[in-house]
Amino acid sequence: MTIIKSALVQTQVGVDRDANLKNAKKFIEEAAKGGAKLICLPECFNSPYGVKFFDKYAECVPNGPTCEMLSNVAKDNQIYLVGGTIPEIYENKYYNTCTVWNPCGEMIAKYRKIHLFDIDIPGGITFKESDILSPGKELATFCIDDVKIGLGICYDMRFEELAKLYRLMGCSMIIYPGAFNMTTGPMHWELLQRGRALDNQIYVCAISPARGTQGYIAWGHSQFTNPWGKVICQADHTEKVVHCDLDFKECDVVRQQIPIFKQRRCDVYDTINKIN
Ligand SMILES: O=C(O)CCC(=O)C(=O)O
Repeated sequence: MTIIKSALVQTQVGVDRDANLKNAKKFIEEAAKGGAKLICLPECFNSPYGVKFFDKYAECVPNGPTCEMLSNVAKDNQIYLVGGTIPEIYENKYYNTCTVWNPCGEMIAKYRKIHLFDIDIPGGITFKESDILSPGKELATFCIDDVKIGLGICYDMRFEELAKLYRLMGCSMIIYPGAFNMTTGPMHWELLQRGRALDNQIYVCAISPARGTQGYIAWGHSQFTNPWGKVICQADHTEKVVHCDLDFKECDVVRQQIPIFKQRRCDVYDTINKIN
């Protein structure tokens, strides 16, 4: 398969989990009706985003109500579904976790956010996920036919090492459910995705919640970027579905014309990689 009909679902998220799930389901069905075979949801699509909410909304994976909805909707609509992220509880620890479902409703990948969002920009944003969350330790990929796809979550997109590992594992795309904010969103959201795509000659997509008016205000602007580093589709900040047909032949074209992965000087970088 070279073309995957894909859609990003940028939903509004509120405090009522059932309402969030109902709303996400409605938009997934709309995206599937529009022909999408791969549909992706935002970070924390079932709960408000914030350290004070994670324990209250945490669920077991895959045996909680959110995973049940994701599995059913993937099966009923015969789609691959990247289930954004949800707060997960596992052995008394909390994680920010992404699950992926196939058209039979089976969970085919699970990824726990590796790089936790701890930043402090005075007058801008202060956030400390590590106050409550534990970091994941494992990369996760899944395949749609012969296309291999890697997973990251939001702040993870700042770490080029993770993206490079996925490329070296054979990925042609990385999907990042995310929820940038009104300080770093305008500065870095688009730029980081273009950087990861260009460096690794892969598609990158990132899916944000729609911008609300209370609590954590998400930047929105869910985005597809192609392996040339060009933004090929971007939402505004409102609730919507963004469709895009991704042609994976484009990865081969850019890799052949600009063969940086054959030109890497690992003999030189070896030393640099050891500096912490
Ligand atoms: O990196 C940023 O600026 C935002 C990251 C973020 O919001 C997150 O990891 O959830």
